[in-house]
Amino acid sequence: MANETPQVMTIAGTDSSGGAGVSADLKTFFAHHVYGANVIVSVTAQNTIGVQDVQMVTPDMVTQQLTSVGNDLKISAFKTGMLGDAVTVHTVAAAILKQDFGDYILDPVMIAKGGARLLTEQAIDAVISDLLPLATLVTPNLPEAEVLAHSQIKTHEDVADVAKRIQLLGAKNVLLKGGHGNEKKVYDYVLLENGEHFWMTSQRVDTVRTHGTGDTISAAITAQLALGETLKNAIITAKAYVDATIRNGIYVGHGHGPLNHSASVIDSNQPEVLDDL
Ligand SMILES: Nc1ncnc2c1ncn2[C@@H]1O[C@H](COP(=O)(O)OP(=O)(O)O)[C@@H](O)[C@H]1O
Ligand SMILES: Cc1ncc(COP(=O)(O)OP(=O)(O)O)c(N)n1
Repeated sequence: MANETPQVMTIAGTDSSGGAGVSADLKTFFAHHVYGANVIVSVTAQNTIGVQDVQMVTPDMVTQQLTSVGNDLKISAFKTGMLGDAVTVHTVAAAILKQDFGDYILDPVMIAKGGARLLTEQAIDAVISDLLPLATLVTPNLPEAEVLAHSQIKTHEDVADVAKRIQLLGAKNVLLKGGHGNEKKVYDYVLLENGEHFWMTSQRVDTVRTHGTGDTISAAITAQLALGETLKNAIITAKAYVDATIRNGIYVGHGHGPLNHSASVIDSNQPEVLDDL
C-alpha cells in the first residue's frame, strides 16, 4: 500500500471572515502539505473588527464528529483552539482520552484581538484540569499565560517564571508567545519537558494585520510534528512560518487583518534562537 498522507486535525471554532480559527488552521495545514480534518465546536459571526455573535455546537455533535474522524482517518497530531465553554472542554477531553490522535497542541484561546471573550471564566479551570495534562505542548500568549499561572508578567524573568508555573500545572512543554509585548522585538519563550529552555526573537512587524497568529503558529507546529519533526524543530520552523505570513501582509478588511498563509519562508524569517537573553 502507498504511504499514507500525514493527517492532522483541528478542534476549534469557525471565523466567518476566514482569518482565525478553523480557517487559519486549514490554510496552515495546506501550506505544510499535510491533510487537515476539522471538528467544529463553535460558529462565530466575526470579521477583522470584532466578534459579533457566537453559537456553540452541542456536546453530542462534538463527540460524534470526533468519533467519525477517529473511525476513518489516521490522525497523528492535532490541536485545539477556541473551545468556548466548560461543557465543550469536558466533552473534548473525554473524546481525546478514548481515541489516540497522537501529539496534542493546546492553544488556550481566551480572548480575540478585538477583545471578545472566546472562553468563559468557568472553562479556564476545566482547561487546566482536563486538557493541560493531556497536551504535548501548550501555547499561551502573554495574557493567557498570566491567567493560567495567576501571575503577572512584566519582565523577561517573569516570562520564564510563568512558563515554569504552567509546567507545574501539568503541561509537559510550554511555548509562551510574545506577540502582545510592546518591545521592538518579539520574544517567544520555550520550556521543554527535559528542562531545556530557549528564546526565539524576531523584529516586531509594525502592523495591525495579525488576526490568527496564534492559530497559525499552533497549526504549523501540529503539521511539523505530523511530518516527523522533533518538537524543538517544529516550534522553530513554525515561528519562521508565522513570521513570513505576517511580514508578507495581505490587505483584507478594516481592522485586524488576516495573514498571508501562502507566504514563502526565507532565511530572514528564521528567528534568532538564544538560550538566555
Ligand atoms: N507584530 C508582530 N511581528 C512579528 N511577530 C509577531 C507579531 N505579532 C505576533 N507575532 C508572532 O506571532 C506568534 C503568535 O503570537 P501572539 O500574537 O502572541 O499570539 P495570539 O495570536 O495567540 O495572541 C508568535 O510567534 C509571535 O511572536
Ligand atoms: C473562532 C476563533 N478562534 C480563535 C480565535 C483567536 O485566534 P488567535 O490566533 O488568537 O488570533 P486573534 O483573534 O487573537 O487575532 C478567533 N478570533 N476566532
